[in-house]
Amino acid sequence: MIKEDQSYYRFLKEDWKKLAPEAKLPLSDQQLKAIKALNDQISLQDVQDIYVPLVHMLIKKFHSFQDWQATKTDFLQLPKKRVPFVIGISGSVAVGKSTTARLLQVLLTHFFPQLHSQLITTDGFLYPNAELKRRKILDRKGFPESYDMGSLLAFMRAVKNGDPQIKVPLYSHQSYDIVPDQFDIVDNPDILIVEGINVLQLPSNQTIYVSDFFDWSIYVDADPQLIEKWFLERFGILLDTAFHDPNDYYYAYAQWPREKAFAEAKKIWRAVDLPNLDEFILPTRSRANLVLHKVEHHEMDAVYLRKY
Ligand SMILES: Nc1ncnc2c1ncn2[C@@H]1O[C@H](COP(=O)(O)OP(=O)(O)O)[C@@H](O)[C@H]1O
Ligand SMILES: CC(C)(COP(=O)(O)O)[C@@H](O)C(=O)NCCC(=O)O
Repeated sequence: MIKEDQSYYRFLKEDWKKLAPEAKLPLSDQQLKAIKALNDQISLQDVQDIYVPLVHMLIKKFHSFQDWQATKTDFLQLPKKRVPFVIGISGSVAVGKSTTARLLQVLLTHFFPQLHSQLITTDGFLYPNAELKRRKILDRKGFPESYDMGSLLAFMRAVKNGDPQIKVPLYSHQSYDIVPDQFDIVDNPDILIVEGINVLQLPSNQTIYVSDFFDWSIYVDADPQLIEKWFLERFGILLDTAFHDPNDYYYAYAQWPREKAFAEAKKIWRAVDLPNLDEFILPTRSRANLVLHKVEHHEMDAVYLRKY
């Protein structure tokens, strides 16, 4: 049953999955393969029950955005210009933002192949480690002051100005740093997904929110104890990947006894990422248009739609 309070409609999975009857057709083998290639742990039942209706709702919002763009340029006699529809995705470190973002992009491409969508993560706007060290905030990576928010806002402005070929710096979890001289290029797509822990925050020394540029926003939510478990699972994957590569940041940890490495990761979660969640990320949840709530094994149990 759909429940509501002053601020939200709550859809349990059985309510949400009944939406978008036009999306009832099962996903094709090719679509399933693309999703499994993304992450073979993703629940395909959730893809069908949660993400497929979500993508169809987002496309309705996209069409109303396009209608408004056309009405606006017509009424104001402005030159016609394509401007991307921007979706922001926020939530804790390791809650599954980038997996959700990539899944949405795969589904958007499959259901609406004529639309060009792109995806960026705000990790690229972290200061490089050398700069974090210079500012004596290397242990504050992920906190508001560790991002070059001026550059992120300049990027968002360029996106909404319809600029072509905008450069986005890249961050690598493997090197634990910004990748020097490498960029993604955002080229005025129909839809841009912007994913990051900070996308609903008010930058400390700026007057606008990154989310002022969003046409829709999503917060991925879960119990912090579960997120800690997912953080440690991802740490395990990073260790396995690093094992044979001395250039990998996690190589040193990979040489340690497994238990010691995991104890260290737990310390990092408790000293850095959990306080960041409590102090700076969770308080932004109420700013999202939609909250996806996850339980064990990343399964979704409820979707909250904000009323305003
Ligand atoms: N829907 C999902 N099903 C299974 N595993 C997932 C899902 N979403 C995320 N994960 C796993 O959880 C960990 C964190 O996910 P990730 O997308 O990297 O999070 P974030 O971008 O929020 O830091 C990764 O190991 C990822 O593979
Ligand atoms: C780069 C990040 C701030 C962003 O995390 P993401 O949302 O990409 O998981 C985070 O992964 C991070 O490095 N935090 C600092 C402490 C740590 O090593 O986890």
